[in-house]
Amino acid sequence: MVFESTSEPCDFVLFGTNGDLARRKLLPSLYQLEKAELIHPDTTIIGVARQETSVDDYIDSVRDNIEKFSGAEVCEETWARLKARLDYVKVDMRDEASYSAFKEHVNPDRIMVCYLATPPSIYGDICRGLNAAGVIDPSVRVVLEKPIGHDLASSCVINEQVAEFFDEKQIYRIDHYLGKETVLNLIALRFANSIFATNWDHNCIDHVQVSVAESVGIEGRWGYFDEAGQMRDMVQNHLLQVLSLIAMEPPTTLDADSIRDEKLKVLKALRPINASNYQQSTVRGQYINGFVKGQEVPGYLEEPDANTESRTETFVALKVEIDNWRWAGVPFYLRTGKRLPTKVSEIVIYFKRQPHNLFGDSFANLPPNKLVIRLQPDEGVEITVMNKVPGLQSSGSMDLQKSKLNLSFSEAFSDERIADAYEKLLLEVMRGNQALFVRRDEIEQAWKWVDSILAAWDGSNEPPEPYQAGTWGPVASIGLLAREDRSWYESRTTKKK
Ligand SMILES: NC(=O)C1=CN([C@@H]2O[C@H](COP(=O)(O)OP(=O)(O)OC[C@H]3O[C@@H](n4cnc5c(N)ncnc54)[C@H](OP(=O)(O)O)[C@@H]3O)[C@@H](O)[C@H]2O)C=CC1
Ligand SMILES: O=C1O[C@H](COP(=O)(O)O)[C@@H](O)[C@H](O)[C@H]1O
Repeated sequence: MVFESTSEPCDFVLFGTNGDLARRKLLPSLYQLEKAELIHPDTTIIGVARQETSVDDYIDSVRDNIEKFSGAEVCEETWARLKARLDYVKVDMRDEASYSAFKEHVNPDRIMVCYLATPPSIYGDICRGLNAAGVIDPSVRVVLEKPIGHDLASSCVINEQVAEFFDEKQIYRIDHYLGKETVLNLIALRFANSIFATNWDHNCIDHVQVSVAESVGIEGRWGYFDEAGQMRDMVQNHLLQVLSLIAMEPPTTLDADSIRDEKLKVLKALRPINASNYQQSTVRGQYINGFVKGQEVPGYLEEPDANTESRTETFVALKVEIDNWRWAGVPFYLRTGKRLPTKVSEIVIYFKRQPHNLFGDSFANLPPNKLVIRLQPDEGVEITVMNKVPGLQSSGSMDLQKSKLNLSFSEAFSDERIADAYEKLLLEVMRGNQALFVRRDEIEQAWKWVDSILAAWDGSNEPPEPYQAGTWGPVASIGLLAREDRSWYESRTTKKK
């Protein structure tokens, strides 16, 4: 991957620096950017939290986190450079008065990037605190973590609180899927290759599948997850962003608003799912105990801190239709869940069958071509094609075989390390490029569509369907496709060798 270093120095302020996200993802990503010499030499990194800690103790804790979460031995040269940038300031983020100390740590002549790795419920407090300290000007950038709200109404409230102090051009809403190499590659694949660009519509495509499977459960996050559920945690953001990139019209340029305008049009064209049609178009499940990769795991209602009455969904499958010219009659099937057999995210584009069969009875049902885009793991792109088996068959006939054209990123780009999504996104914020961040109208449109499904589910009073941990979700998820004579793609990561 080719990265340019940031051209201007900044004060990078990490609110919530002792939290899970900061420790597991953000600090290790800053370390990787440092290692790659991509951070401007004069940039400072300021951790903000409410603990009384000396800068030296903070620095030690950052090193511990990097050692624990970056998966390799710390390079001392890199660490020495990163360490020299680090600073810490104690702020009670709900208390405006405590921001006066903060002001002393930032340089008014530099761009300030404020990364809010805190609960969204305090985004408004942080903005007010920064304002009270007099540090907001048009050069300040603010990075917001997901989920922005719980529904459309609460999302609008949070967006308004931030908009009181920051223009949309200053706001970077994270959806970490947009920083994944393979998600970014969707734009290249679609618009740099005429073979796909010209075959990407209802004339050529039968249907599309997007699967984002996780083998983990809720990882001790019951409090957060039970309020959210898989629909709010994964579909409202990551899956709808991926869907928008697959379905959007070509943007005029690669600039932020060209891409975001096109994604928004897709979100606006999603056919509503509501009380009248949710039974045909949605499946929701909740895992019960089972085995994942041979390990016995508890059911969702047996997780630590569980409310045993919870009806929160841990699995969602949807049939989504896009009401526009390009996609008329092409269903997009989405599924995502916790405690599935393996961690794998894939997009599968099923092309239409050939209109006429030249190959006789033994190939009466010529299989359609498939384009499989492996988002993670084993990142790559694969196309299945029919091929002649070499040989001297009798004249007038041909033996065919399904074969694969496979591009594996780890083989094709063996010299390149695939960066974590957060590395890319942190760098883009420092560069001031909003293209990989979600605009307010996209978030709100996505909530509008999702709210309607959630309301239909709530109104039905039906519980989610149980599925055994370690399986691909409730049987009804198979039925969602089977009734249209289709089936879910069986990922090669789970196929028996
Ligand atoms: N963790 C993850 O994998 C992901 C997280 N996110 C999002 O990132 C954000 C942070 O999540 P996560 O790190 O898990 O949450 P945590 O609860 O682990 O961290 C939040 C941090 O904010 C601090 N904080 C909260 N209130 C205050 C306050 N009044 N004053 C000062 N500090 C305060 C907490 O401080 P203290 O330690 O003192 O309580 C804590 O360090 C959330 O919006 C979450 O939804 C998004 C995707 C994935
Ligand atoms: O945002 C979230 O994403 C993770 C899955 O991310 P991935 O990069 O590992 O695919 C999910 O586990 C978590 O619940 C959700 O909040």
